[in-house]
Formats: sequence, C-alpha cells, structure tokens
Amino acid sequence: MSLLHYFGQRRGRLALVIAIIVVNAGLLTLGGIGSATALTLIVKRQAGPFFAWVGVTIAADLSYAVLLYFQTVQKTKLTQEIDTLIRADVAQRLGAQDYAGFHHETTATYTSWLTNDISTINEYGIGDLLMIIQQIAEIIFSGTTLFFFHWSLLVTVLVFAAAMVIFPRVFKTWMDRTSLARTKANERLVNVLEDMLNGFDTLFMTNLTKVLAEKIVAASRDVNHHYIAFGRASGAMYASTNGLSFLSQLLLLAQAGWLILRRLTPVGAISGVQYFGGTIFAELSGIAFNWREFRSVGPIMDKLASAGTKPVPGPPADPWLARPTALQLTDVTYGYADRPEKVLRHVSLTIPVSRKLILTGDSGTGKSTLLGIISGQITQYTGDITLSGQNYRDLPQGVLHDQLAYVTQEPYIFNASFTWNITLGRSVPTAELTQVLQQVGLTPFVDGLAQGLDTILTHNGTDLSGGQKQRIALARALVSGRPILLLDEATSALDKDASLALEKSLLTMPALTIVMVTHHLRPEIAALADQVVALSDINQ
Ligand SMILES: Nc1ncnc2c1ncn2[C@@H]1O[C@H](COP(=O)(O)OP(=O)(O)OP(=O)(O)O)[C@@H](O)[C@H]1O
Repeated sequence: MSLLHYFGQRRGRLALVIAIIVVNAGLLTLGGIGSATALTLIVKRQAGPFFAWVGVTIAADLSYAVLLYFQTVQKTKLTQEIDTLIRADVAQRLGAQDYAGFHHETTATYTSWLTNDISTINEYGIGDLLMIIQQIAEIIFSGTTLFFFHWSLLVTVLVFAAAMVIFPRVFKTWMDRTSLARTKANERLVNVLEDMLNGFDTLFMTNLTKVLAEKIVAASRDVNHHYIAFGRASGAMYASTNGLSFLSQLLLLAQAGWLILRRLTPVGAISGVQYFGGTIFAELSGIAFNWREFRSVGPIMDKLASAGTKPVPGPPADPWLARPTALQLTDVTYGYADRPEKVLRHVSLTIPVSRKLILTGDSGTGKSTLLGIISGQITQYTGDITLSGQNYRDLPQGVLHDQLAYVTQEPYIFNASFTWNITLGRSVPTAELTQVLQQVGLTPFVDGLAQGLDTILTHNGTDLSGGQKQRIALARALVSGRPILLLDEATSALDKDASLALEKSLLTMPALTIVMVTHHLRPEIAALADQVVALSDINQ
C-alpha cells in the first residue's frame, strides 16, 4: 500500500490540481517580476511603463487569489476521494481476514486507523506532497528569474539549496520514530475512550464515573507526550533549516548590492533578489520539512496494509454442499493460547442432517468454545471436523459460512433499520420476512413501532430489550436460509414461556440441522431433540 498508488487512481484530478498549482506559482512569480521591474522603472523616472507594470502586478496577484479558490476546492475533492479509496481498501482487507485475524486488534484500534491515521495521511501525505509540488514550481520560476538578473545569483542559490537538501537527512530517523509512536498513542487513546464510554453504565451505577475522566486524562497525556516528541523532532528540523534559509538570503542580498554597484544588474534586482531569494529558501526549507513529514506517512501506510491481504474472489460453492449430509467431529482438542488447560479434549460427535442436538453442561465447560469451532471461527484445534465428508480445513470460509448460521447470546445490532438488521442488506421477499417475524414472535413489537420495519435501531440495540435482540438474531439466522443453525443460549434473555415457545418452534422445523446449547433444559424441549448430549460425557 503506497500513497502514490492512490494518487495514480485519481490521476485526472491530481493533474488538474497540479496544473492549477503551477499556474499559480507562475502568477506569483509574475507579481514579483512586476514589482522589481516597477522599482527599476521608477528609479529611471519612467512613469508610463512604471504604472503599466504596477497594473501587471495587480492583475497577476488578483488572478492568483481567484485561482487559489479553485485550487482549494479541487485539492479538497482529491483528498476526500483518496480518503475513501484508502478506507475502502482497509475495510476490504479487514473483511477478508479470518476470525482470529480480525480479532487480533480491537475495534477501537481499527477505528483509529480509519480516522486518526486518515487525518494524518491527509495532512502529511496528501497535503505535504501537493505543497512540495507547489514549492518546486515556485523554486523553478524564481530560479529562472534570478538567472535573468545575473547568473551568479543562481549559483549562490544552488550552493545553499544543496546544503538544505542534505541537512534534513539528519532528522529522518528521529521523525519516523516519533511519528509511529504518535499513531500508536492515538490508538491507545481511542481504545481507552471506547472502553470507558461503553463502560459508563457500570461506572455510573457504582458511583465511579470519576474513573472515566482519570483514564481519559491519562491516555490523553500519553498522546500529548508523543505529539510533543514529534513536535520536538519536527521543530528542531524546522528551526535549523529556517536558520540556514535566513543566512542564505542575507548573503544573496549582499551579492545583489555588489552587482548593482558594479552595474551588472538593474536596481530592481535588489527587491527581486529579496523576493525570489526569499521564496527559494523558504520553499526549500519547506520542502525539506514537508518531505520528512511526507515520508513519515510511510510507516502508517505499512501498518494499514498489515490489516491483511486484499481479498480474492473465492471459488463458487461446490454443488455437493447444496445438501450437507452430516457434521462429524473426531478427536477435537482445543485450548486458548493464554490458558494452560485444554478446554476441549478429544471430543467426537456426529450430527446427522436435519437432526436436532442439544448440548448441555455447566458454565465454563466449553460449550460456546465448541460452537466457535463448529462455526469455523476458531481454527487452531487438533482433530478433524467434516461437513458432508469434506474436512473443514479444505473448505473455503465462505463456503462454510453458506451452510451455517450462528446465533450467540449477545447478538450485535447495527445502527440501521429493523429490516436491514434482519436481512443484512440482502433482498428478501416481504412475505418471507413477515413469516419469519411471526415465527420469532417479533410481529406485535414491530407493529407497535411508528415506522414499523423502517425504524432505525440504535448502535448495538441500546433501545431494545435483550430478548428483542435475540429474536432479531434468530430472524436473521432463519432469513439467511442456512441449513445448519448453531444456537448458543439464543433465547436466554426471554421469559420462560416465550423461550419455550420459540425453542419449540425452532426444533420442529423439519429441514434444519440444529445444535443448541442450553443451561436450562426443560423436559418438553428435551423431548423434541433427537439427541441430548452433556459436554462432560464427551469431553475426556
Ligand atoms: N477468548 C478466550 N480466551 C481465553 N479463555 C477463554 C476465552 N473464551 C473462553 N475462555 C475460557 O474457556 C472456558 C470455556 O468457556 P466457554 O465460553 O466455552 O464455556 P461455556 O460452557 O460456553 O460457558 P457458559 O455456559 O458460561 O457460556 C472458560 O474457562 C473460559 O474462561
């Protein structure tokens, strides 16, 4: 992932912005030439030409002002387009990862990548690169003009220019290091913000809301510290390159005076040298500074690329999977990386097609872990799992996901309409949607909403009850049309009668293969299952 790659994708607008920038640099130069020439003419007391050049200078400066407007607008459009390209790329990479890969970083970290890092790319990547182009254009125009005043002025400029290009290299490592540390601190801040703000209710009920401010202030100080470290690096470079620039301008002024005294250049050169010399050195020190900043975006782009590889379209689903015959677990063993004890030990289980299996067991014994493995989210187990005789390890994730719907205890609700939360954007016939709503018992609730199915639900369903969220998740699973349902305490938030009714309705759907995890197995539910398995009986 390189920023230049994204510039390439928007080369048309980039060319337009560069064209405006170059014309503007030319207009600025014309303004400078106008002032210098006017000075020469007034010393010679030539009134007509003097006012003509004043007019040229005014016209150049006014045109510059007008073009500046278009430059700003086009630059903003270019920046916004590139932002979206980068976000799309990162989002695609995140979406193409496997379950463990995605959860390697927190969502807050990803948020920081897609917000803070994009801002940094805007400022230091896009903004600085365009600024560098403008600075180069101004340097070329100013250098050419100085040459016409006297060639020796250009030689002096080139000597100092070389010094200014070499000098900032001293600061490269310092700036790279502090820039990366700064983005890491931003990630930590976003993580703390998300953690504390999401935990508000808990802190509020325990009268500990002061913790909110304490943690946020601490994380903010951490960010301050790293911004200041970067500010030191960039400030040191900025100050020293500017010092060199001032020194160069003074020498150039002295040289121009000497040339005028020896009648080798017109009097106007005194203002021209100040103007163009000042422009060249200011822009050169600016380039050195902006180039360093621009380069500091490199590690950020590398970090964004670490989100994974770009997705490649998966193979089409195998026809043999159209109707899976059975799920078969053989000798499955698994333990979490940071825990010494294995949670599952040599578990073997067969779940024939369209059968209903209920898995029971005490809390913490590994039921959810087993469903995590069957769902394909956890992959680092030993042993084998097959679906229709095909080993999970040979199945592309997409193919497996086409066969399974996994409903957890705490389903996620998107900040989108009721319909979207059930269909996830797929098109589903209204009759089917209505039937599923009926099956999961959501119809009375939806009918009571002023906007019905168009009601926008809040982020993570904070305006819904736990039971309503679970009903939505079940509707989502049924609408998906997957032949295998994995239910992890999927009705735990419902009252006894509602939970019984819903479980009964699910277990009597003839086509579905169901693996249902439950703590509270009621006899009427057990009677509907083909198999009731206690995890402790199969976990050795
Ligand atoms: N991400 C994780 N990292 C480390 N350990 C974990 C993780 N998830 C679960 N565990 C541990 O694995 C064990 C089994 O957890 P699991 O959630 O599978 O149990 P469970 O039978 O579903 O429990 P419950 O009925 O309470 O939901 C527990 O000891 C738990 O602490």
